[in-house]
Amino acid sequence: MTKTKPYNIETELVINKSSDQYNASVPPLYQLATFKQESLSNMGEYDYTRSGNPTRTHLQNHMAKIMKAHQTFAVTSGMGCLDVILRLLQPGDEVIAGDDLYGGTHRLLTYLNNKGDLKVHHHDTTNTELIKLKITPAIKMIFLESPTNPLIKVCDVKAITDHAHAVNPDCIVVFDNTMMTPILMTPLDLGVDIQYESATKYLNGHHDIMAGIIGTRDPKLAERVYFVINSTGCGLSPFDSWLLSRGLRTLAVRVERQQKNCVKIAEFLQNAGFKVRYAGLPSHPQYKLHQSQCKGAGAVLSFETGSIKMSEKIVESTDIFGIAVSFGCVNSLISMPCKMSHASIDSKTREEREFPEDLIRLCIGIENIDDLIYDLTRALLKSGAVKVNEKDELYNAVAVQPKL
Ligand SMILES: Cc1ncc(COP(=O)(O)O)c(C=O)c1O
Ligand SMILES: N[C@@H](CCSC[C@H](N)C(=O)O)C(=O)O
Repeated sequence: MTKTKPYNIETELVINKSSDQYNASVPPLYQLATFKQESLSNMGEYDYTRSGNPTRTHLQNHMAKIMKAHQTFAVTSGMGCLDVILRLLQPGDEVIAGDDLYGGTHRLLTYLNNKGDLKVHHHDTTNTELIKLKITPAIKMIFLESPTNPLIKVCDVKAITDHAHAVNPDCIVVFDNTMMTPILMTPLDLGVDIQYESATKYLNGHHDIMAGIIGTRDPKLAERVYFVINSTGCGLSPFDSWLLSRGLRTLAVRVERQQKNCVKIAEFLQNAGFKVRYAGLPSHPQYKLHQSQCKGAGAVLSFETGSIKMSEKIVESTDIFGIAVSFGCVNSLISMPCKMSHASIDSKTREEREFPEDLIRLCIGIENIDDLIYDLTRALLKSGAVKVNEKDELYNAVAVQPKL
């Protein structure tokens, strides 16, 4: 065979080629701050870890392949990515943001809006026609998430991005791909200018580091992003870059297994009579749209019980599911977004955005599916949220609350 073909992402994740002088089989860890130079007239590729470090470069080059980006940058957290991106704007610039973005994203945008640094317009990004109407030449940046965390709202990424660029070719469309990862979605292929992800979640997959990755197709934009990272000093440390490189190699198998488990749990909860938000269920209002732009629905779902007290009891009754914020790790988690990950959105705003206070979010891990369903069943029974159907104890429980 003479013709070469590009490898698929599952292979690229594992190959992780290193240009190390000793042919190290995994990327070497350059745990250092400064680099000696040959002479004043012959400076090397690296001078100082804030500006660049071989372990971080290795990770960034690997991520560029995975994200299909011209260049990627590794920084200290997902919020760090957003901070870098926001520094590309001018004082007073107008931006559009979804009305169901992650709580921390909402907090930073609101802070800058209230200080008068930016003018932030929040809109329902599931309504493509509304968003199109709101995009004017004054809009300099658009922030999208799909599916959103935790209401699992889906937006038409390509339609919004194409329209934004038609109205203003300089408008930067920013997409937070934390929920899908490049395994399930490649937003740069859909035309967005910047994709970022909290690598604290799936990319690393083990909840032992905080990290963020920013990717762009445009070399000029990449230069501007690098300038901010070097100037502010938020580049990812060598050790965390090394850990992230390690975690990344198993991304495909982790996501595949987590998603498989999640589909079963979504069906289980829906059959039990709960209102389940998961883009992998045909009952999801944007099921077809989601399928058209993603390869799967991921491993985060949320559901309502109809009662805050009952939701609290369920969350506190599980054994395998740990009560914790974050997601994307190999173990399963349970939380109430209004009290935890999204508590930074004030209750009035949550109410305006129809954010249910009783919402429970499940982040599914790689455990045995029967054990997960058993654990949930036990918690639902203990809290009184379901009754057991005698014919099939484990799966056909009947919701006590009226169907929502
Ligand atoms: C969708 C999404 N984006 C960004 C972030 C921020 O990432 P980090 O916690 O790594 O700062 C989070 C969670 O924290 C998130 O859920
Ligand atoms: N106390 C934290 C909450 C982090 S939420 C983490 C994650 N994105 C999630 O959705 O669970 C904060 O104030 O940011």
